[in-house]
Amino acid sequence: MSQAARPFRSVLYLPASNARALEKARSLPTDAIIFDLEDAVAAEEKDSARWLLSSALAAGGYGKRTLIARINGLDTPWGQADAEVARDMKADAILLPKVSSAKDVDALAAIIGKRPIWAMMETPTGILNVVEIAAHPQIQCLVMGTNDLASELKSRHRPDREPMLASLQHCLLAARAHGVLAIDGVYNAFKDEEGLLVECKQGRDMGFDGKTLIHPAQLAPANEAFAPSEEEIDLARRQISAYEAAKAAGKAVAVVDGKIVENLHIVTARQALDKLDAIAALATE
Ligand SMILES: CC(C)(COP(=O)(O)OP(=O)(O)OC[C@H]1O[C@@H](n2cnc3c(N)ncnc32)[C@H](O)[C@@H]1OP(=O)(O)O)[C@@H](O)C(=O)NCCC(=O)NCCSC(=O)C[C@H](O)C(=O)O
Ligand SMILES: [Mg+2]
Repeated sequence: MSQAARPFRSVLYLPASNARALEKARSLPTDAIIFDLEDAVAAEEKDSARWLLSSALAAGGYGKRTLIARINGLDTPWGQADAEVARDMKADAILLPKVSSAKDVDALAAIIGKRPIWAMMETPTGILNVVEIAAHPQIQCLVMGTNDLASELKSRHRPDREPMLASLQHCLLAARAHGVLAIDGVYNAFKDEEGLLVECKQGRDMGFDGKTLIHPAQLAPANEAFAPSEEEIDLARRQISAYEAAKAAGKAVAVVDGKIVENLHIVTARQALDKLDAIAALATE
């Protein structure tokens, strides 16, 4: 499946040191998996986690889910070895944490060659430089690291995420300007389904493609929030059919439910139907 045809509603982190989680993820309804070698893995397990992950990916069994390996930063004791091993892993992309500038992406590319790169946006410098980062030819996706960012900004976690909004929107602008994916940050209270759903809907309404998650219990709310709803699909089909009828009658616009429908609305309507197809395709092995 091409990246354009893939859904990214749910992007689940799992510690690459956790053999049980590596196995469990093969059957979880997640659109993508980030296998973490960075913050979720203790220093004494960094080397073994790298090899555990390589073996799990070589063994396969993750279906059509998009698979991403998050390495340690190249300025850490583990980053270089992670990158060298990740270069040969059966992953779709390599995720670099705490990216500050396009030069950081170049440094990783010098080790891994032309492989796709995802970038964590989680430092003030990175957020300020996000335009050049998103423009890098190997960048496929920006992932918001809202925990690290809140810590560096000295801001508080609030249900409305007001302290985070400027950074989220700035990264989203850069992602859309350069045609790359944008995935929202994690919701730490993994037993609070209601709070997660509210935050998923906020991220969806802003324009994010999906949400990063930390626990299997978070998959259903994210999959629901970031999928087109039945009402959206019904409206999309009616808009397309009304617009085609209008065009056949020599008109440039149609009216559906008392609202004008122009070509740009048809683009959005087709995107909703394409997303539905991509979700259905993921479920078929
Ligand atoms: C948060 C957890 C430590 C909780 O783990 P645990 O206590 O084991 O939870 P449960 O007992 O409820 O687990 C039930 C079963 O589900 C499996 N499980 C749990 N989490 C995962 C997972 N992430 N992926 C796959 N499978 C998972 C358990 O093995 C149990 O299975 P079973 O035995 O069959 O019942 C844990 O959820 C966890 O470690 N989560 C991931 C944490 C992580 O990766 N953190 C780093 C990324 S967050 C971040 O850094 C973002 C960014 O950088 C930023 O700055 O914001
Ligand atoms: Mg982080």
